[in-house]
Amino acid sequence: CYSGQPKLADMALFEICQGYTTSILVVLLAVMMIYRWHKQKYKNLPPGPTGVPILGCLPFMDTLAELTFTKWSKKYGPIFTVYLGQTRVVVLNSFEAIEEALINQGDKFTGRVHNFFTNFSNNGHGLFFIDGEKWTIQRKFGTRALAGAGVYGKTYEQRVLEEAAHLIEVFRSKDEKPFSIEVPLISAVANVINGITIQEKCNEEGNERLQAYVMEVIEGFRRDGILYSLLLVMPWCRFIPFMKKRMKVMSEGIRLGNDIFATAIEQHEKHHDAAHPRDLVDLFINEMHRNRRTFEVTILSNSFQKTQLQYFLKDLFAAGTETSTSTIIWALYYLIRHPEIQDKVHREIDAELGKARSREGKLSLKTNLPYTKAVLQETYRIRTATPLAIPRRTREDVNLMGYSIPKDTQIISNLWWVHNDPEHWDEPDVFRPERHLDTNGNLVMLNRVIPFSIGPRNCLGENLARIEIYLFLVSILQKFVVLPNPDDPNPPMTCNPGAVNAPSSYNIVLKER
Ligand code: HEM
Repeated sequence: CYSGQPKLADMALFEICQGYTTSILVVLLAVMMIYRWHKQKYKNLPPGPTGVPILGCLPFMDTLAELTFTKWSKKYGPIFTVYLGQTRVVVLNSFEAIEEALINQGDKFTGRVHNFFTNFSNNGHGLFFIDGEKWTIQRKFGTRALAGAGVYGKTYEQRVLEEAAHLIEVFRSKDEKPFSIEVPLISAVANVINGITIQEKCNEEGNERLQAYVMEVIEGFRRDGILYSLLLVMPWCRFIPFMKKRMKVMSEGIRLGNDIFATAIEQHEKHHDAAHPRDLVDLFINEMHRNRRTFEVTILSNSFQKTQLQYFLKDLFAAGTETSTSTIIWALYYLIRHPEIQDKVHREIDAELGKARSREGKLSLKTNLPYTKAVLQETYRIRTATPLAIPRRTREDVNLMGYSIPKDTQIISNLWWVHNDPEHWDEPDVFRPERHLDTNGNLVMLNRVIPFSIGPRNCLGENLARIEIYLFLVSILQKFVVLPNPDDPNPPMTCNPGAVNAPSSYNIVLKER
């Protein structure tokens, strides 16, 4: 009578299968739900080119990414999505898109990318790669500290003019022979920023380490600029043997910077006088002490730590040297290529300040040189120092010009195109300072010239950079005519690819006026 009963083994098999079927159904359902959620979430992303697996669109890019982005923008519009490696990036390729994101919805776009590379270079400290509350606190401190740059004994203007006077002597020592301006200029620029942060100069005796660091930062930008960009979107590249080697060199540079700034902080602590801050480090130490006295561990007290200061100094140094130096060199290259423009600048300076040695020291920020300022505005435009700014990250889901961009999307602003879009600039390739002057010859600060980016997370050092670049340039042109190397009469207009648009090396001649 038991012959019709299923066997025990069959029953076990049936139950196992039933169990599996249920699990498979649950997994399938979950996959479908995730797929639908994913599709829903990303369905309204801006359109963009399709790439290949793993590398995304990288194989189709020029070494100057701003050119490729501009090409794609013509097909997909002013906002488009592109996969660089597996990183989803939304590119903003018009002034309107950048303004809408970075100003009108500024707070939502103040995030920075966090990944292996940003940890490797900054370890969650400094200013470049932090965000959220820590960034708000540190940015506020930085703004106050740099605005106070004029109260550390000397005004900022005096500091720059002093450095410029020293630089002029270095240039005179070249005896009107061709030389590369890069090293003396970047040392002077580094001295200005280090003067307000740690009060040290790289050309002082005993400061060879600082001088070596200056060179390492420049070399690093030029040699590894493109590798930094790759690591930012494809962190796994670090496992490729060639990258491993480069990263070893990079980490030695980072260590050198950390050592230099750690020593400077130690020295400051020994001679610290809370009532008389000498520089940014002293102000930071005051904050450290103030917050320690509250005996409460808050985000505020946590934010003012020595390691944070070390990286803050490193970021200010990196941000403020290569960018300003490159801008001055580009201006000189353009003036060599356009002697008629240089002649106009000389005439304007002479009319205001007098020529060469006789009336040295009279230059100040109040000096009225609209044409010279227009030359600088035109340099900022035509040779955008950081063509793609520094990538941002959306801090929440965002609606931007009809598209939905999810939280944590990397955002790149193509500042270079804003400055070179022929719809807004007549013959954008032509160096024409007059664009920035009205009919009476007064300077007009056009809102489409945005080399320092815009919105709440724009360049922290914009004011200082503008002052420094202007005073250095006028100091040079007051004393010298800038001429090409007779053996190679055309300065190159090529640049090193990477985060900063740095001009290729070239020997110039400075002839005393
Ligand atoms: C020609 C000179 C310079 C140019 C063109 C320039 C441009 C920029 C740009 C485009 C950004 C990215 C802003 C963004 O995310 O939208 C930036 C960030 C920054 N710059 Fe500059 N910069 C220059 C000089 C300086 C100088 C002299 C300093 C320091 C005194 C400085 C300090 C910084 C810092 C600290 C940041 C990061 C700000 C943050 O993340 O909150 N920059 N700069």
